[in-house]
Amino acid sequence: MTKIKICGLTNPTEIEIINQVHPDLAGFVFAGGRHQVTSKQAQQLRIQLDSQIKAVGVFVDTPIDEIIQLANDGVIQVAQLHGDQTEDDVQALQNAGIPVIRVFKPSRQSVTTTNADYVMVDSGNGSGQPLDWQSLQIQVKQPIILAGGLNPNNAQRAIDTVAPDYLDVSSGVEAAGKKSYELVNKMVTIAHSN
Ligand SMILES: O=C(O)c1ccccc1NCC(=O)[C@H](O)[C@H](O)COP(=O)(O)O
Repeated sequence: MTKIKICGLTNPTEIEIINQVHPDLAGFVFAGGRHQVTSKQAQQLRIQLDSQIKAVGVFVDTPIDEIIQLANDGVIQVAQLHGDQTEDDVQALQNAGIPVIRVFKPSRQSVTTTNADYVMVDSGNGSGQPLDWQSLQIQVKQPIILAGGLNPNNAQRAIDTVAPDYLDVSSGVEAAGKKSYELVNKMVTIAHSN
């Protein structure tokens, strides 16, 4: 089974969709942009989110102490480092008991050795643009998360081409800028049937 993370959740209606469809991970974006949530908003959404679904905090160069605080407060269970954080940052989070997703953007950087718990390849920061899946060369020991421009129309091809452990999707399951039950359900069904 391919697991799946639905990212960029911003409101209670979207959490209700997640609780019904049950992806493996749910993402709250703390970085700037249209998906950004405050710590307080994320705390409320985490309370509403099914306790079996881990919440991933998405960060771009956020101070490590702030990430640890969010984990200690139970707002997030996993940290996704989408900026220029270092392996020292990865280690500091792991020392605090927080699993880490380290993000690489293969169009502008190579996937280097990391001690993170997961390796994500993405085209940008919620860009909605797919990577060139055919040219991806990822040889890592960690589970691989494929992100960038995925949607129900291309998910099967992405799985067949890259064989990732997880898909990560945000804008591709939205209609008019909000998560759509129909699209989230289609996406999770495709992932979980592979
Ligand atoms: O989604 C954002 O607004 C965002 C902002 C800053 C850093 C990362 C961000 N998103 C990261 C994600 O995990 C997205 O799910 C991932 O990039 C895929 O997005 P999409 O291409 O829209 O499916």
